[in-house]
This record gives sequence, structure tokens and C-alpha cells, in this order.
Amino acid sequence: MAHIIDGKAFAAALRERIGAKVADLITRHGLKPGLAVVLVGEDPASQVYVRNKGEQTHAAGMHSVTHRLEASTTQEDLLALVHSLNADPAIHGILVQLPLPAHIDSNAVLAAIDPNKDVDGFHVVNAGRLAVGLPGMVPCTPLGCLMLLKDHLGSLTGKHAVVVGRSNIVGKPMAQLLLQADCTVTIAHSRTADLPALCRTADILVAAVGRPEMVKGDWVKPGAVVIDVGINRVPARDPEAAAAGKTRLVGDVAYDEAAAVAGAITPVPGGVGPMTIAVLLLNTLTAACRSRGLEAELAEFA
Ligand SMILES: Nc1nc2c(c(=O)[nH]1)N[C@@H](CN(C=O)c1ccc(C(=O)N[C@@H](CCC(=O)O)C(=O)O)cc1)CN2
Ligand SMILES: [Mg+2]
Repeated sequence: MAHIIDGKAFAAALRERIGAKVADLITRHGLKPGLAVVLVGEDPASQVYVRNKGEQTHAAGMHSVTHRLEASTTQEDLLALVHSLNADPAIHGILVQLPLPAHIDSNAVLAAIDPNKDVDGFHVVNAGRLAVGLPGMVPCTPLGCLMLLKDHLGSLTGKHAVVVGRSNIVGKPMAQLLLQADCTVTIAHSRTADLPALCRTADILVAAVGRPEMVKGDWVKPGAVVIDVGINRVPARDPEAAAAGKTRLVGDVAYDEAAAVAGAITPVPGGVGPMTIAVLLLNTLTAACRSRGLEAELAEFA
């Protein structure tokens, strides 16, 4: 059976270290990192994520502000809020929770965030910085995956990494990070020819497609490391519970099958998911330190 990569424990330890660093920055530099999270509408999952972001930011000793806006908020009003947060010196990180309501152009909103405060790393300037290897803000979920991989494997040099999924927020930045870590990288997607055979060539298999349990056990090379980025809510196993509307979370990987073949695997829940918010805190710390020329303070997190 595969080693289970415990993202929940890793994320908790990372948040602990970030909290200690924040206390130290406040004492020595009078610098309190600040994060503003903006939620538009009442999507139930987004509400949970935004609440968790606020609580974890606060627990790390940071300044935390949450803006909850009605679903009918205009793009103009949302942009005005982003501009005011850009200009606020107490705010080092700005995050607009996705998805936004359909009447708002997400790209226009993301483009309005000051790239140096873009702790999601979604601004095109940060995508460009990542692509050319300049320091910038790196998207939280893929950076969290990379941290788990390095913790488990040490060096990634020469490994063949297959990333299934080509989204701007996970697949593409994940591929860039793996390339920088000296992997040989293949980006695959729903139109890739013979996807199972390609996946079987992967030493590192990252599944980020948003399709429940799509990656089967016989897609996995024996001993490979499987990183499951998917978070899909499906009906409960028990038919009665399912009929009553009960659900369970599954990833993009058929876990039991894959765990019987892989060398290591991230579970869902408790794998990649918790890393997303821990890295958000790290990105906020990073943005705060850079705003004061205190990059040296970040050495222990490199
Ligand atoms: N602006 C952003 N929007 C969204 C992002 C993002 O990074 N930035 N990512 C996702 C949602 N997300 C954070 O926002 C997120 C998703 C999942 C988890 C997590 O801890 N998952 C748990 C399970 C939680 C559950 O029980 O439902 C796990 O996998 O163990 C944290 C954050 C979309 N939007
Ligand atoms: Mg839209």
C-alpha cells in the first residue's frame, strides 16, 4: 500500500511556523502582515473557505479583513473595493474568492489587483513572472503540491511529471513549478490521446481535472507519487443516505485502486486542500516582507 501524504499535518506545521515568524516580525520590525478576502454572493462552499481563511489568518497573528458583498454587487463596485485595498498600507494581500457571479468578468477583477498584493498569484503579471523564473506570487494550490512533493521525495530532478489539467489556477502553474524543479513535464487534458497510457509513464502524477475519480488504479505506474488536487462532492455510498441528500468528498483519483499501486498518494480530504490556505498565509507573509525590503526574513521558508 502507498504511503499516505498527510497534507493536513504538513499544513498545520507550516501555519505554526508562519505564526512564529509573524510574532517575530511584529516585535522586531513593527510589521503585521494583513490579508483582505473578498466574497461576492452566497455560494455555500465559498462561504466555508472564506471563513476558514479569516480564522486561520487571525490564528497566525495577522491582520485579517473579510468583505462580504451581495451577489448583485456590480463589477464597478467590486473594482472600487479592489482599488481601495490596493491603496491600503495595512493590507499586504488581497484575495477575491472564486467563482464570482456570472455578471462579473473575473479576469477584469483579477487584473485590477496590485500584482504585489496578489496572494492568489492569478494576475497575468505573476503568471508571467512564474513563466520566466522571476520572483512573484505563486498560486497557492500548486505551490502547496510542490511543497508536499519535495517533502516526500527530496530532489525532483529528472522525474517525469504528468499534470492532468490545464487550468490557469492549477494545471499551468503546477507544470511551471515542476519544470523549475528540474522535472520533465507533460501537460495532459481531456483531449490527450491515450491518457491512461501517458499517465502510466509518470513518476509524479498530478490530477487536477475536476472529474470525480477519473484517474484509475491501472493509470498509475507502480511506485509513482500521486497528487490529487480534485475536490468533488458526490452522493453518499449508502443509497438511503444518498436519497436523503447526503454527500461525500472524492478527488479526481480513484483512491483505493490508486493507493494499491502508487508509492505515495494524497488523500481527499486531508491532502492538497489544507495546503491551499496554509500557502495563502505564506504568500501574505511574503508580500508583507517584500513591501518592506525584508526578503531575508523568508529564507527559512524557501
Ligand atoms: N480566489 C480563490 N478562489 C478559489 C481557490 C483559491 O485558491 N483562490 N481555491 C478553491 C477553494 N479553496 C480556497 O479558496 C479551498 C478548497 C479546499 C480547501 C480544503 O481545505 N479542502 C479540504 C476539504 C474541505 C471540505 O470538507 O469541503 C480538503 O481537501 O481536505 C481549502 C481551500 C476555489 N476557489
Ligand atoms: Mg464570469
